[in-house]
Amino acid sequence: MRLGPHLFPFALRAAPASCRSTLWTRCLPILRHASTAAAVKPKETEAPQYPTYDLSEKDLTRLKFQRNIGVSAHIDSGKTTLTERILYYTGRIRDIHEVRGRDNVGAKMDSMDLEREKGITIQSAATFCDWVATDYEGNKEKYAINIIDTPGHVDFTIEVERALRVLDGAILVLCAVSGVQSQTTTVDRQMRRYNVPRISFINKMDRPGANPWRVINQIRTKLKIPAAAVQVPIGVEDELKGVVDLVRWKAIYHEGAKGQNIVESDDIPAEVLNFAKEKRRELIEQLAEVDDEIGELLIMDEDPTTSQLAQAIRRATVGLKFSPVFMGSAVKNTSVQPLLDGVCAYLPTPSEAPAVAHDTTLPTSAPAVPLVPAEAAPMMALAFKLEEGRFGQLTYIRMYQGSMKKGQFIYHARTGKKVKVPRLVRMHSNEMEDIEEIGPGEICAIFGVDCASGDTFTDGTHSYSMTSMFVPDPVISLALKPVGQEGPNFSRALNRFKKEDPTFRVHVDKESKETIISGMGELHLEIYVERMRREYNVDCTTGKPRVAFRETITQSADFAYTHKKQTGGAGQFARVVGTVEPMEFDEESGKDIGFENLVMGGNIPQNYIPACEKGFYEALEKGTLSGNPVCGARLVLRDGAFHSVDSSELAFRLAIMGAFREIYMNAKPVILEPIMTVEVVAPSEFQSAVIGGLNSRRGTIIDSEVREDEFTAVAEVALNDMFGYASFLRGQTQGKGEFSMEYKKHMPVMPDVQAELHAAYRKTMPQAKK
Ligand SMILES: Nc1nc2c(ncn2[C@@H]2O[C@H](COP(=O)(O)OP(=O)(O)OP(=O)(O)O)[C@@H](O)[C@H]2O)c(=O)[nH]1
Repeated sequence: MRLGPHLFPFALRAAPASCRSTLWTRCLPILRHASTAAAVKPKETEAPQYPTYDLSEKDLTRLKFQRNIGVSAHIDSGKTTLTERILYYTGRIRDIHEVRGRDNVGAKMDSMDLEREKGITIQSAATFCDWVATDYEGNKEKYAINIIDTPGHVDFTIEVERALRVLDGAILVLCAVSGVQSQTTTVDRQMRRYNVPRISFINKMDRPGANPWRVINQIRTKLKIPAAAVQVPIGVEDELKGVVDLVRWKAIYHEGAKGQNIVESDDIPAEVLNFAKEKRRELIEQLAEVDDEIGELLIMDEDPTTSQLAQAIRRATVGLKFSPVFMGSAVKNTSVQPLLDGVCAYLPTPSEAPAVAHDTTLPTSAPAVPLVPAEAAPMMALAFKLEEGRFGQLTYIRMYQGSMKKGQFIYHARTGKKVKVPRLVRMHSNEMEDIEEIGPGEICAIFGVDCASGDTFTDGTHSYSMTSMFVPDPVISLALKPVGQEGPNFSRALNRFKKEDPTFRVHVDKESKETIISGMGELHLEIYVERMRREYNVDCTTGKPRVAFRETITQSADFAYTHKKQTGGAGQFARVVGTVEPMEFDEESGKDIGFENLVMGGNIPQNYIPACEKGFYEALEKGTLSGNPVCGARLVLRDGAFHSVDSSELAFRLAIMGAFREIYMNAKPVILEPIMTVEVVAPSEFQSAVIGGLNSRRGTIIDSEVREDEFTAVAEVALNDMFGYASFLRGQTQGKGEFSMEYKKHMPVMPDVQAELHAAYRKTMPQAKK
């Protein structure tokens, strides 16, 4: 029996008939991977038969009306404002409060004081609500929706990463004026990484210059996903009254002080009638590109029925082939309810978003185990977010299979520890609601269970584990020192932040003995320093921010190195022979460093090989050119020698480290620096000043767009040249310009900068190689 394919029929069998083809599409890459692994390694074809679980009638009914969604977008697109409306219309909150509103209450999902003061989202917040959705036939059904509102600033990108890891669908919010912006592209990439289908919402349709059609074009060309409007606006800018639903062919208006009353009409206003017909045609044509049924109807010149159209939109969206586009204005309370109907109509149920686990008793090349959100299946849950609270650690989890009860014992897949679930809650931003039990496909939180972000919990009956989320490397660091004596709160705070946020790193520099914190940007680190002051009463002074330089090698270098210490006491002997060579980033493993053992005939006994590998990774921690970590390198160990008495793991580890240091300069190392994509939006009159400012920072302009009265410039600039840019831009544009930046890649620094960094490192490290 072949490896991969035999595992999938039961997942397909378990799924409702309507989503089998989608499941198949989404499982295909896993299947392909599995069958390749099987083809390459014929010996491993005897994979165990995993028990199969069918979805019961009860499961199917519950899952049909369940949605787990995220709200993600570029900074300030209106995610929190939109979520506030969603919570209001679903009856979750009694009133609407604005982000930075005059009532000083702030939006529900921005519960941290710092978020309310700065008017930005820093942490993702989870909530849930019920929505009675109207379907394409006008029927009403109640849906349970779990929502995670995520930050837009790239400094807090891990929050988006962890949310998208566990969500089944998302609303991608775009600004009707600015369109696809730099972080829209980042969020798009993150959605693709976790195969998250999305519907798009073009917000801020009330703004002067709003142009949804330009934005849709950008979704198609810049994000490269077929998209079409499922609505057209009635009225423009501050005259926006409602939308025409192109699927149900109804005009939808909002009445009441907060747009809470929906009024539907079959009369499409004359001023938009022809335009709406044209856009409905465009929707059908776009769908025909990705859906066979609509494609065939188009060829036969037949108009799809409402039901055919709605089902095709759902199929294509869930199948990650299409994004239906909604539009409205969150702040003006226009067209949020139809978007909620769209969430229920077009985003997947938990059973349509297949998840997989790996059997930890099998090699990593073994096929993945598909998970089925059946209550009868053994429990599997993923911890995706941690928070230290008044009652101990609060762990947000996504249930993938089975159910969990308060008081139940669960197993930590990584450590094998058995723990009791003392308290089970559903989160509503910073408030919580105690519950007794939670079923598959749900999101909840547990108290008092120690674990890390990305850990798996099981019921102990199997050894499956799920993959964690992608964690980007930090790009910036600074030295941190408490004012006065260092008390226990200093390390307590740092330990907590480090545990909660995998992109926040802390280490003590071996030479300077300074505490160094690293993260995703200046704002990221600034927020933690401020939180130390507010939450832990620890005032800190910080050093100048430094970018996270790296080193890499540009050519291969051979080594033949003997580590020998035979003076007094136990001796040490190890000889290693091999090559260090440049390595490209491997998309599949997510790594750009590697170790390969080609030693034959036991010249180095097998039990010393892991020590060699460890020695190599240790040597990579600090390159001798500038003291920064080395990336993009592989060590191939070809030969060596050992001594029956004096050889040890330590001797081989030191031998590899010595060998690496000895030949490092022969591999022609270079220093790399982070290059950022910088996007500036400012009124048109400042265009030349802004471009000049970016050029003076050695930036390369890669895109620019001029709209009615504002422009966007996108440039690639070294992070090292971006310090102080925020106040520089404020000065250049009378405070009217805004910018965002995100990490793009590491590139070699200019030779003079390399020489400078090398000289500075040699001064601090007299033993550094010249
Ligand atoms: N004109 C207009 N302004 C809006 C609309 N929606 C939100 N805003 C404003 O845009 C600003 C940003 O809104 P937020 O809801 O904080 O945006 P966000 O995307 O959650 O922000 P971050 O999470 O910090 O990236 C606020 O000043 C809102 O009042 C809208 O529909 N029209």
